[in-house]
Amino acid sequence: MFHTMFSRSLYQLQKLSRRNDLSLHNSSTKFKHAVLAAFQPILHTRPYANNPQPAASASSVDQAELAKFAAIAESWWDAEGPFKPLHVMNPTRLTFIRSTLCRHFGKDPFSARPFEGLKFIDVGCGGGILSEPLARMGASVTGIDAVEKNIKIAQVHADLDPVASSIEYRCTTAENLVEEQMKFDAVLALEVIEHVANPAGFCKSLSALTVPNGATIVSTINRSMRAYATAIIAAEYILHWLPKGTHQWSSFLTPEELVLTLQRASISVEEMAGFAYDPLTGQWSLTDDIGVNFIAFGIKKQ
Ligand SMILES: C[S@@+](CC[C@H](N)C(=O)[O-])C[C@H]1O[C@@H](n2cnc3c(N)ncnc32)[C@H](O)[C@@H]1O
Ligand SMILES: [Mg+2]
Repeated sequence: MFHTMFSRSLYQLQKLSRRNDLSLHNSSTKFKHAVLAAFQPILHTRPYANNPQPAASASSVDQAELAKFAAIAESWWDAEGPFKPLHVMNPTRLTFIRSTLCRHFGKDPFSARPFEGLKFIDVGCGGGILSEPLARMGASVTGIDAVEKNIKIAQVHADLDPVASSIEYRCTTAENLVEEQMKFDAVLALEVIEHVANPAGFCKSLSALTVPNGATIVSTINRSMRAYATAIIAAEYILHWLPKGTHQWSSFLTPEELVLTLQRASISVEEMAGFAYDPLTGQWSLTDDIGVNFIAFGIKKQ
């Protein structure tokens, strides 16, 4: 299923790169750029394409972004609170993670603890919504976050469960662990890259933390018009799923940008999937539509 999904996603990616955000050659793109230029003051635009390429060692920390998470840190485990979308999405993203990582590491996806013997790091782990199920699936998990409050909450929650209490939580950044020369079989950064100061340097740090032939998984939101309408206008201003101002459209990366940025960091993206929300069931599912929320699995080059 994923092979089909991936080839379809790749096809979609090729189509996108022919006609979409990175191309400046067609009139619809010119129109889109003109509209975006008009929205710049509203969107607090931080044009990705014009950003310089910082070194891996440059800080990934954006204090204003961290302040947003510190302000709502108490609600990490409130399944009806501002992190509800992450809680509801969790089984779907874990399906992708289980499937891609089991295939890559030759593990049985039907076993209860398929990640036994593997070292994972969850970068930007927040309250540990992802770290905990990864530990229950047998991985030896390190969870890091730049917000101290998040780490304290993650630790208190993990201590309620003997398996999750094995997670090593630290308040630090990916680049600091690179300095410590730490290495992991799989490096995961879900819904973090759109909140960091320098996505390219951040990807280099993720890569440096991954062992050769190890895996890197990144999820984020596409810088598409549909994402502006759904992930910002609908989620923040109409449905109030997230506090207003949680996301800045200009900080989103298109799938092409993420693939290229990871490629430059020696990670070859092998598989992508989108997440689709069904308003009737309130559930998310994997889809080959990477137009809004999407996830990428890559392999660190030898
Ligand atoms: C949207 S939350 C995602 C949490 C978690 N990855 C998940 O998907 O359940 C983003 C998290 O990234 C953290 N963060 C933001 N910038 C960071 C950085 N430069 N280094 C480490 N963590 C960061 C925030 O504090 C926040 O907890
Ligand atoms: Mg986000």
